[in-house]
Amino acid sequence: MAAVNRTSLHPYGVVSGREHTEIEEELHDKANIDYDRVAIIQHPSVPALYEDALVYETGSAITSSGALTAYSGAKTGRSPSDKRIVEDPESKDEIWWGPVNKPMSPEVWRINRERAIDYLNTRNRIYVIDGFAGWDERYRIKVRVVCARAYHALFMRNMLIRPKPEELEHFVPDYTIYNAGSFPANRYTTGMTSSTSVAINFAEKEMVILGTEYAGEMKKGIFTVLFYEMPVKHNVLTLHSSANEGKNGDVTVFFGLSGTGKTTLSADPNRSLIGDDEHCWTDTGVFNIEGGCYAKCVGLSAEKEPDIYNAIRFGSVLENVVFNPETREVDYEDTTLTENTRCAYPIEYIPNVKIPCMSDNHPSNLILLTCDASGILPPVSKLTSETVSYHFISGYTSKMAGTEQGVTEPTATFSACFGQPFLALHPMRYAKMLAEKIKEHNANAWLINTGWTGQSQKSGGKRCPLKYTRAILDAIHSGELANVEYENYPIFNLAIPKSCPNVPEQILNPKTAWKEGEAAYNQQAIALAQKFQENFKKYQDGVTKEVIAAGPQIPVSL
Ligand SMILES: Nc1ncnc2c1ncn2[C@@H]1O[C@H](COP(=O)(O)OP(=O)(O)O)[C@@H](O)[C@H]1O
Ligand SMILES: C=C(OP(=O)(O)O)C(=O)O
Repeated sequence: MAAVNRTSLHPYGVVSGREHTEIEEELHDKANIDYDRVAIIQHPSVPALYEDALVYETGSAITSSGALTAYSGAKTGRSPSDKRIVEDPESKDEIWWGPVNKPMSPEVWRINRERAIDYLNTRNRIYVIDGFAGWDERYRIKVRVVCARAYHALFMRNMLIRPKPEELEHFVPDYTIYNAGSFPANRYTTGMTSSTSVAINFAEKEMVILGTEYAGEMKKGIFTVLFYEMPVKHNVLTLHSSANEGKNGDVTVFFGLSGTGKTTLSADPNRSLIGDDEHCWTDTGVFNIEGGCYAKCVGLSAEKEPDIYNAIRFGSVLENVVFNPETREVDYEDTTLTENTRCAYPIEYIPNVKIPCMSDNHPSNLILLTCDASGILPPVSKLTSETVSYHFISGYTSKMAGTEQGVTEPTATFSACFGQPFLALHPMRYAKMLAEKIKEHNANAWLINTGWTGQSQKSGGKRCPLKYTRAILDAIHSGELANVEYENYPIFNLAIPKSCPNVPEQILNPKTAWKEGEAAYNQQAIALAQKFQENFKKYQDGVTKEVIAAGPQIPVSL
């Protein structure tokens, strides 16, 4: 069909009634996308996405290391209070309804979805990225992202597993994300408490984003889908964890809420990276869900974290960082736009990555990463099968500044399974599966405090130096730490090592390292123990008395 009305501004003119691609047909049929007016850019290359971001998106630039940097606008962290799950008869009785998963009616879903599509139809160009979630072909889901911003397209191109060219032909998605984040939700629609809406529909297998351009919503949305689909449909356990593998094939998984060190600690020159954030534990081993990493960049340096620093190059997407206007060098100390500065890069940008990102071995070490702002928890403790259940269910840690909207300083929280914002089912469902797997595969478990220790954050303490946390991990992996002498850490019922290679002995026990004297220590330790006990009340009916007894106990003498 010949084009008409060609001008120098619109050299391709108007082509009416042309044939459409499979993707165009699908978007037109399923979502009413106006395929004759909107240019649907399918599977764009990295340079093409750079060009579009630079031309059309204010705040974009190429940094001196070659990364694309983008600005996400007012929202620079997740918006948990605006997350909704659409009620449907099949998933209704499975979902853990409450503060994390708030219901949205199918009617409101349709209104929001229509609003997102109407917005996408006003654009001159929209992007389609197809990719897989899950490296294990038995369980992977096919994801399509339809979005208005080139930066979002490049982000998901990095974060999903990139299909081979032949796999992109006739790609029929299982789940589709419509990201219209530059356009607000209507605040007067029933159930909307702000102009942001992040909604997942398990029945329709779709996700709709309005009113937030923070790219992390997309990857964490798919994560919630897997927190639902994997246990419910396949009896596979979904984990908010990173994972790596030693030279002998031994696997370590690191659980932890955002900012606790999953990405940093799993990038280890002596071990191959399996993934930095989202995994599943199957009957044969573990697999990564993603094709990329999403690292926190605040304070990043080539000396402390060379692998991550060097991964920030052509093809990577930096988010909300500040750069020098002349040199385009990024200042990773600058938190003017947010504390939650980020970079998303394809996983193969980390030198010693394991491709495919999965292992046929079951984890031999489970690390529960907590970032304790109170300074009470020891840098490392060895857990029994009961203490690991207790701490996994409790999920005591801090929310780090910036990751969620409104959190401006480390804030103590109990985040069940160290990933409460992403859980679809009740935490006990995951906890039971984990306990069974630990028992079956005899995994060792450790609690590592990457946060403050020996003094609280509020009273001016410091986070445990990264080099010591790395030394602790080295000693776990070499087997040395399992063989040293242990002592009981009072109140908390934890076994702490008396020594650890390359770590000063005095920091291993926060009680003896405490800077403000024993009375102050006791007061704060008791306060924290009480918080644990209070939080655990809601889970105690679902666990054995041994698990309850594994938690903090306050001696009557105190
Ligand atoms: N002892 C420590 N262990 C791990 N990370 C630390 C430590 N001290 C400070 N950090 C910093 O904390 C942040 C951890 O972020 P990241 O690894 O991206 O967390 P996650 O992947 O769990 O969201 C990084 O900025 C890292 O430099
Ligand atoms: C991206 C997030 O976390 P993480 O650092 O665990 O990837 C998040 O919590 O939004």
